Amino acid sequence: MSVVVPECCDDLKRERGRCLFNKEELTNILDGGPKLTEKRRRIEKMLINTPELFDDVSPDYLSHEDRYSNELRKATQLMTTLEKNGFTYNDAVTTGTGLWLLMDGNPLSLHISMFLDTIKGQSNPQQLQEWLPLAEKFKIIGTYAQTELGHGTFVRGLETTATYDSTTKEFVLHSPTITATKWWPGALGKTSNHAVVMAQLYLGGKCYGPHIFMVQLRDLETHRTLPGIVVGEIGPRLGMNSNDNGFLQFNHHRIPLTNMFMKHSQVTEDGKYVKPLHSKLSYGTMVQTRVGIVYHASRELSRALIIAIRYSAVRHQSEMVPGDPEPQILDYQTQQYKLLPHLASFFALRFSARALLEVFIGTSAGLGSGKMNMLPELHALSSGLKAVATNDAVKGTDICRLACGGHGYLSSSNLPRIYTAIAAGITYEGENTVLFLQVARYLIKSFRASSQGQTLPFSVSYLRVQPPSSHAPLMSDRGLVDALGAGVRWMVGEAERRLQQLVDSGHSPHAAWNACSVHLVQCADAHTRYYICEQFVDAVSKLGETVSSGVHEVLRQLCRLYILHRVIQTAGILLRCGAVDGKALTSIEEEECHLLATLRIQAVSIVDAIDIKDVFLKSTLGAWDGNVYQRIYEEAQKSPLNKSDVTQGYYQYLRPLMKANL
Ligand SMILES: CCCCCCCCCC/C=C\CCCCCCCC(=O)SCCNC(=O)CCNC(=O)[C@H](O)C(C)(C)COP(=O)(O)OP(=O)(O)OC[C@H]1O[C@@H](n2cnc3c(N)ncnc32)[C@H](O)[C@@H]1OP(=O)(O)O
Ligand SMILES: Cc1cc2nc3c(=O)[nH]c(=O)nc-3n(C[C@H](O)[C@H](O)[C@H](O)COP(=O)(O)OP(=O)(O)OC[C@H]3O[C@@H](n4cnc5c(N)ncnc54)[C@H](O)[C@@H]3O)c2cc1C
Repeated sequence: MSVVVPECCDDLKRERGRCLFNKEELTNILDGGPKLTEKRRRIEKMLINTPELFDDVSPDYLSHEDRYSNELRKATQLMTTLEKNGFTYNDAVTTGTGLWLLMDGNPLSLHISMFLDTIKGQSNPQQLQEWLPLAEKFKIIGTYAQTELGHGTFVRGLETTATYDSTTKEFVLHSPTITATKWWPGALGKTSNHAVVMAQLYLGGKCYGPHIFMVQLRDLETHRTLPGIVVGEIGPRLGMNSNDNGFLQFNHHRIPLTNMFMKHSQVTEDGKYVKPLHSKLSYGTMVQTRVGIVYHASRELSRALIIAIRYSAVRHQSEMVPGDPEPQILDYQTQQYKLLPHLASFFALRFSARALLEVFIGTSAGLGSGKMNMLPELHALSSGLKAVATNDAVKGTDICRLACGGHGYLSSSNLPRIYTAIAAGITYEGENTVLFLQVARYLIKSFRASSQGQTLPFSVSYLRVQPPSSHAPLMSDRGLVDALGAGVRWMVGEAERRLQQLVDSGHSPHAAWNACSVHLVQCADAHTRYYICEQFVDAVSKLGETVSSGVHEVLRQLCRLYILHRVIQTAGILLRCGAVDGKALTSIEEEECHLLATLRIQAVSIVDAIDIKDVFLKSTLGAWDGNVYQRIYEEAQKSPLNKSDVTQGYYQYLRPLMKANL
């Protein structure tokens, strides 16, 4: 399939004619540099020239089974195409291209993410040598099986047991109850022949908590389920129905001692336990995936924004001035208010994802040399950013759908599929409220440590009492970010005060925690957003020295919009703690409206610079040429109901009804 860039419609031509910045330069910034843009485009070109990767028929028109088979066909084709052309699966993930082709629930996604990551991050050298080549070459195919019917969040409450039998040097895996059934893992139902399984380790009758085990589920020749294992698919879900999310039960199923992942903790042949350096090291794959999800959420949000902003420039509706031609809906301030703060969020999330990745890489390097001290901060940052990124991507994507009116509800807009795929991100890999409560724990601990004079890690250092010096002017970017920081400090201080008050009045610390948890979640959300603002301001100010003035100006405007919007959202807190007053808020609101109008002028060019091709957008509303109505019409013709003028349903039901004497 070769891509011919079509002439665009007059509206989009005019929009693009107003661009005052170098689009390619902005594209490079978003990709992480010109080399990465070039690499992404090479991958895209290769994929575009592989017609088997594209659907002839929309998955919406396929049966449940055909939908799965079709996605599996494309997933395997994708892997072989990448391999043959010298790219890794990771290349397709990090550029987003692979995801965009397969985001109806790619049945190999768990294999190339959490299964491979667990092998890499949790194996001892022998295990790595044995399993990694097999998994990388798809000789074994696996998933990450942790969640059970009864427990997803509370990992310590999992019921699957792995009991060591020193006489045979084996673990016996067992699901003692219905609620112990593994439930949800992607690709578990029919695709995987292996799984990394989280189970409670029992040695000599004592439970040592959740540990990870490599378990073969199916025969490698026949693909039949092995004895002692029951496995199947869990049925239709809100979205991503081309995946085979599965269930799994063990009936006293035996695996060798060497199948416990032993990088961090070990069991000796005679059944002795060797503790890890940190009790949560076995949760490493989850942390790594949360980092990936921040990128993933920002990418999905960007697809929705490209669709909605291009459509808003093509769609004309109503009269702004009686008798005048119908304006582009993007000219309505309310439409700008719906879309442009989310455009700013996309940039904010992209820069924060990059900062988080650096923390992850630094912490991982530290762990390699036995340094555990950065782990709590990484856990808090990755939890908070995963939660904010997915919450905002879901909200933003739905706003994009709403901003497209009725046509946004069409499957062919692709907005429903983007929405249902990213909506799962709020729940999977740590439900967001639960993750925010983890962040809150870290905030309260840090706040208390600071009160005792201890030095705080970088991401929470602003929680210590701010010296009344070196304040930037309030209305500058820095000044407003400082005000947001003061707001979070006040909120955390208030949470700590309420917790203490409850404990002093006789509540247990746990009861006090629950009684304050709404406020604690708000603290965690506000802290994470403060961190995002900081990263955005830092990134834009660093780029200022290296980029052209046009690009810098656009980034500065987006950053400003993000901060102003955040200040307005937090107005109640900021007023209560005295960080801003009513007068400042009024001028911030006015500035936001002014900025919306400024950014509107180049909005189409900004989303063009995100550089996602039509074949990856898959949207009748968002295509480069803006030929919206023709595309919608042509897509409707593909409905199977349009194959004949009169359907079977007419003869079977409608006609008898019309003929009946009612
Ligand atoms: C080319 C084709 C495309 C391919 C696509 C690939 C895509 C890759 C990119 C990704 C994009 C999208 C697709 C992703 C697909 C993902 C599918 C989803 C998979 C899953 O959902 S897997 C299951 C995930 N499950 C969870 O996340 C469970 C959540 N629960 C927990 O993590 C924990 O139980 C907990 C809630 C954190 C609580 O833990 P626990 O009860 O054990 O601990 P305590 O509360 O008692 O806390 C003790 C102490 O430890 C701290 N702590 C907890 N966790 C960690 C940690 N991970 N690291 C460090 N410290 C931790 C906790 O804070 C406490 O500290 P304190 O005592 O306060 O000091
Ligand atoms: C599409 C999809 C794919 C998935 N893929 C996988 C996979 O590949 N592998 C895998 O192992 N799992 C997978 N999961 C499971 C997922 O990780 C869990 O659903 C998730 O961790 C949430 O757990 P839960 O379902 O038990 O929700 P629950 O914990 O039961 O949450 C229900 C409600 O209770 C609240 N709640 C729970 N605990 C607390 C608390 N301590 N404090 C306050 N509120 C609380 C939550 O906030 C939420 O509102 C997947 C899930 C989905 C939807």
